[in-house]
Parts: sequence; C-alpha cells; structure tokens
Amino acid sequence: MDSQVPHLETCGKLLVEDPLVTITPPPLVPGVGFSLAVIEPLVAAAYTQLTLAQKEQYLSCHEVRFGNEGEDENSQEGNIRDTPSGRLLRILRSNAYNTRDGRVGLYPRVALINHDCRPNVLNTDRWDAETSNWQRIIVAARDIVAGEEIVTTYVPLLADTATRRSRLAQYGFTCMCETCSAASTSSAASSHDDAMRVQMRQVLDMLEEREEQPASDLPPKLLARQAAELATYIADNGFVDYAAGTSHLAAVFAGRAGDTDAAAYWSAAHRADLALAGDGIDL
Ligand SMILES: C[S@@+](CC[C@H](N)C(=O)[O-])C[C@H]1O[C@@H](n2cnc3c(N)ncnc32)[C@H](O)[C@@H]1O
Repeated sequence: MDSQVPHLETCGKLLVEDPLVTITPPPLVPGVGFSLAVIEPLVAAAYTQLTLAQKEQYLSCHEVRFGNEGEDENSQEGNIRDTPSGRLLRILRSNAYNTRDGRVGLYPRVALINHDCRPNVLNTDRWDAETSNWQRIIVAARDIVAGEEIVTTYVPLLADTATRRSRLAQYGFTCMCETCSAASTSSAASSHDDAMRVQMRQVLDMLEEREEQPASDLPPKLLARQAAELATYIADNGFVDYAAGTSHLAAVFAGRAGDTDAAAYWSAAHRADLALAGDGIDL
C-alpha cells in the first residue's frame, strides 16, 4: 500500500475536469445507435482545433478495437476504418461521456478510471458557467483507503450480471469485478444480488411513472413504503448515481401518504445526496 496516497473520505471531491473535445452527434438511429460515419468527420474537425499537447493527451486515451475491425469491411462490430480519423473515433467510442445538453465529450483524466459494478465514486457532471462547459466531477461516495483503486460504473447498475456484462461488451471486456466474479460461482448471495438489482429497477420505474401520473390502484402508504425501501437499498449499496433520484421519490411518496416525519427525513437525505456532487445540482 502506498503511504503517500491519502485516505479519502466520503464527499471528497477527487477530480473536476473540462472536456478536451465535445461534438454534437447526429440523431440516434433506433436499435443501431449513433452513425459512426457521420461522427467521424466531426471528431476529426474537433481534433484539428487542439494544441499539440492536447492532441497528445487525446491520443494517450485507451482505444478499444474489436476483432478484425478496420481490416475487414464486412466486420459486424463497429467496423471503424483503420485510418487516423478512425483511430480518433475509436478513442472517442471507448471513453466518451454524454453531456446533459445532448453532446458527447472526451475527458482524458476521467477516462483513466476503470469500471466496477460496485463503484466507490459518484461520477457526474456540472455546468460551469465560466468555461461554458459540462465538467465531469468525481466524488468519493464512501471512504476509500490508501492504495484502493478508484472505480466508477460505465453502465446502469440496477440490472443483473448478464445485462451489465452485455452492455459492457462495447468497451471490449468481460467484467470480472468482485460482484461479477461472484456471479460466475452462482452462489445464493450473488443470485440474490442480481434479483434485488432487477426488482429495484422495476420499483424505480413504477414509482417514476406514478410520480408523473398519480394512479389510485395502489394505496399511498404502500407506495411510500416501496419508495423508502428503494431509497434505503440504494443508500445501503452505495449506488450513488441513483441516490438523489430515489431519496426524492421517497420524500414525495411519504408526503402523499401524509407521513410528515418520513417526508422530512427523506427531504434531508435528498439535500445531502445533491450536496455530494456540490452546488446542489439535481441529478
Ligand atoms: C475508459 S478506459 C479506462 C482506463 C484504461 N484502463 C486505461 O488504462 O486507459 C476503458 C477500458 O479500460 C478497461 N477496463 C475498464 N474497466 C475494466 C474492468 N473492470 N475489467 C477489465 N478491463 C477494464 C477496458 O479495456 C476498457 O475498454
């Protein structure tokens, strides 16, 4: 363990980064994704605007290449050509984040962070009026001991192992984090973990729908209990990407059920979840 690396406490802001490059992608093609052929010249044009040092930073980012991609025109997996702009596009595909205004950005330092299905940081974004950029912010979601790897998630975590792995395939690896490795053993604990993630996703979808369009088919007290269970599950598991949203739902449904104590409790939890990313931004 490296004694020079400090022990990081929950809420510690680890990294704030401006995008090196952003592009506005064409509209998503349903079932296909973004058209790589349209994005390639956009990336190449953005790259030419960079300084030499920035270009080096861009090219230092990890590049995922699938099988014989670039060599075989009939390859089914992305098939980005083996050209300089093809390489730029592959780097963007391997590391980019969507910004909240519909753009796609490359953040080279954030891009160094590996994936884990139980991450230890919140990885979010914030509008920076000074630079007119969506900055990415990395915040410790729990205490992190010196020498422990900082890990984020590349995919939604309220999904079972097979679903998470299939979404991670676009990054060119099979996740073997502790959670996924346990799933390979088909242990009861891991089956339970998978089942809970899926069940909580269903509860989240149901509550989000009912928040928008209240329906009278379920009693308010039952909805409040389910929202509180969901928010507690998210907090207990450290799935901070979902924390602000689920504490908000727990406060809303407690209020609708007339439980003022619970509404106050979850409102305070919601404020704390927002504060984790700083500036009270809504996740
Ligand atoms: C955004 S980059 C992360 C930084 C990269 N490891 C590097 O050294 O620059 C994503 C790539 O890192 C690797 N990676 C990230 N998380 C991983 C994991 N849990 N298991 C195996 N490979 C992983 C994969 O090659 C993936 O395409």
